[in-house]
Amino acid sequence: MQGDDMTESKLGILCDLYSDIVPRSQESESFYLEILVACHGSLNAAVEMINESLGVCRFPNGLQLRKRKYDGSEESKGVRKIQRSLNYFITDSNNRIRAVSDNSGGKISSNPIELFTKEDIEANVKYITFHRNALPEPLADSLLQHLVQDEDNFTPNQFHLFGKKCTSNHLTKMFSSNEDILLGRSKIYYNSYTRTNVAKYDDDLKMAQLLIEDQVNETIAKQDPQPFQIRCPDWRGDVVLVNRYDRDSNLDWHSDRMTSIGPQPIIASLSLGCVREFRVRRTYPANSQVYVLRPPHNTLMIMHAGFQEEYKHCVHAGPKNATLEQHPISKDIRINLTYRCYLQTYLRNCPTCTKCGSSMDLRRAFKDPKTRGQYLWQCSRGYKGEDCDGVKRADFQNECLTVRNYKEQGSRWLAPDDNEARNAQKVGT
Ligand SMILES: O=C(O)CCC(=O)C(=O)O
Ligand SMILES: [Fe+2]
Repeated sequence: MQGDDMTESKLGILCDLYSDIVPRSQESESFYLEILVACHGSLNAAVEMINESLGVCRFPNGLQLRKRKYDGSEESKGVRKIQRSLNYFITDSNNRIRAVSDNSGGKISSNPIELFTKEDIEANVKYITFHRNALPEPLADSLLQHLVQDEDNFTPNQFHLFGKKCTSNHLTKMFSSNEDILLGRSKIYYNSYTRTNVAKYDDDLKMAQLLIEDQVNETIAKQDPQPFQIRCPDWRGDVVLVNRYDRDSNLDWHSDRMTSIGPQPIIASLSLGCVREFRVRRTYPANSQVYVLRPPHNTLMIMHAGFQEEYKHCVHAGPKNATLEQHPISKDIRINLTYRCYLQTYLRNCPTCTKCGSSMDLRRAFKDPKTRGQYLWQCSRGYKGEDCDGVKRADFQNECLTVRNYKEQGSRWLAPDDNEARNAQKVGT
């Protein structure tokens, strides 16, 4: 084959390989050409770069790829540059999901916007960082294998919706390496229920804990801390809730409860196996933009301080009978490990309701801009649909975690970009 023909055929291969994500056009072809030139004509290297950028693992027939990792090298900087440029070509042919590059002027679109790259995710969703290839590959694969095979004590979650008791359609199991929790000396309180049956970390989980703790602590050390968050190096991953989804299961919109993990919690979420849509949106206004993320196998998403206060998230229920891209180890099963750092102050000093003696849940007011930002303890019976409206203002500087008298000012936090609440409350920026 002549040089030009060879380039043409490589271009054709690239166009075909990604045609469902990047629609074929003159522009996308010339962009692939740029990538090929940057890779000195190597189809193998071009495919690796594009795979990395799009978070997919595809290869043309007969081509073997090795796994790459961002490592700060020139080559890996190239991937970042390509990520930025690729976004301009990505649209969804059914217009169901739009690429962020289509979202001119930052207006709210009624269609969810898909975010493909680390750069786009971190630029559009505040308080999230996205880390591909979080664990060494053999460890991620082994964790997935074990958790898919583990049949013991994976149970549906119980929760309440509009006062009605509901059961999740996905399964969960809690693990810990903390002796107090394993022996029941510290109670884990999750979704207003005490979580018994906490299993002990095996060697893989223990290794993952250490690596994820390092990753989270290193990441938070580089950021300006929020007022109530845990600081580096104190974030711990000694408790994990494992979520298991099959093709028919999902998780509805929610923010994680702060009751035992405190305000502005940092939650690390590791995705393994089959890729599912993880959706996020601001808690307010009601029509806030929905973004779609698709964390591939072995991706760590760190939900930083402020995320639970300002955003909701869900694992989207795809259309019935939709075909999911099968993962080589887990087929259509997705495993998610959600690490929450439980805090002794909150485990021990959680207030009880003065009206009925029940436990209380920590919440942050957000609906009314006049009171948005105030942290409150609310009677958990209310959440369960029972009749108690007990409420206390939270004060995190105080041993009891509450103000002495409801009229006193308690702890509060407004997001730096929340001008609506600042105006309503006439507070400075
Ligand atoms: O599976 C996921 O990615 C999310 C899990 C989650 O949101 C939770 O456990 O609270
Ligand atoms: Fe969650």
